[in-house]
Amino acid sequence: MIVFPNCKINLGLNILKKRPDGFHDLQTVFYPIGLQDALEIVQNGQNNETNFHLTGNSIEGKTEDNICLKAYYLLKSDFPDLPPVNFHLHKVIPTGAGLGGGSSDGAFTLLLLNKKFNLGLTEDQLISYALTLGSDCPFFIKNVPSFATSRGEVMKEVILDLSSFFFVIVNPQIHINTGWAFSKIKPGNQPYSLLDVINSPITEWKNYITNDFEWPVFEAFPEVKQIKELLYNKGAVFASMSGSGSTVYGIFEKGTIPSFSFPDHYFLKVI
Ligand SMILES: C[C@@](CO)(OP(=O)(O)O)[C@H](O)COP(=O)(O)OP(=O)(O)OC[C@H]1O[C@@H](n2ccc(N)nc2=O)[C@H](O)[C@@H]1O
Ligand SMILES: Nc1ncnc2c1ncn2[C@@H]1O[C@H](COP(=O)(O)OP(=O)(O)O)[C@@H](O)[C@H]1O
Repeated sequence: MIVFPNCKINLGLNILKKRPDGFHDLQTVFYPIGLQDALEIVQNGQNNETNFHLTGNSIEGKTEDNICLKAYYLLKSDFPDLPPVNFHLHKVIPTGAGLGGGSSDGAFTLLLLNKKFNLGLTEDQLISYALTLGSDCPFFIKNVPSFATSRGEVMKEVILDLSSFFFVIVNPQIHINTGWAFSKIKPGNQPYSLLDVINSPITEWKNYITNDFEWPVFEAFPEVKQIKELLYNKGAVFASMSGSGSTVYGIFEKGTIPSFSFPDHYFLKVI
């Protein structure tokens, strides 16, 4: 069985409060984007081993720490009869990029195993499993535009159709550690509700919607700031860093996509 885990962008991201458990309460709107990995899981009929094979982009860290394997063993601890499987992940989504690519792989593993082996888990149960894998993971269980609070797992679907726009996704291949990015933030209340602003015309968004991670990341890596400025100079109706960075996206009216000449090592996707 093969699935195609997609990524997300954050339309606004505000860090509201540090919690006693060390995580932060936030508000954001997650929007799914069709830039995808490919993930295949087949039952291992040869022996009793679960194996992981990676192609495409490399992923830092040990294979056993891959979120797909973590998701498998998480379910295996509650479903001991889960058979051994062979994973093949073809990695396309830039990692450590604020696009939630790892989180998506983890969530899709849960969904796929639930379906393939008829585990009978409900959507709410899958969301709870996903939250133990990472704060971004629960979103990918429903995978619809969502206003999210708490760590990102309390979600309310928003009706937001951006299909008449192009997204320009730019990653300068700077890996941002999410924990480091949170440590740079001074949490505080926002003067607006993101849920209200997201329902206003997209041309208004640049006046209100902010990502709190932009200041520390722009300060440490000025070239990320330059990407955002360039996207606005090229005519984006809205541009922002996604998550804790370093990916920056621009939203353009269809028919107005300009040409870009980023350095060769940049990842660039128009979608
Ligand atoms: C910032 C966001 C916004 O969508 O996305 P990314 O930039 O990572 O894509 C997410 O909140 C990231 O979610 P995720 O990447 O799953 O983070 P986790 O693995 O749960 O946590 C990594 C570290 O970030 C910090 N963390 C994360 C989430 C949160 N609400 N509060 C935190 O303080 C903690 O220090 C934690 O140890
Ligand atoms: N399948 C996976 N894909 C990407 N990263 C993974 C995966 N499994 C574990 N990781 C680890 O998670 C880290 C961050 O994941 P990713 O979701 O790409 O970043 P971000 O949270 O910034 O969107 C990576 O640096 C990597 O060490």
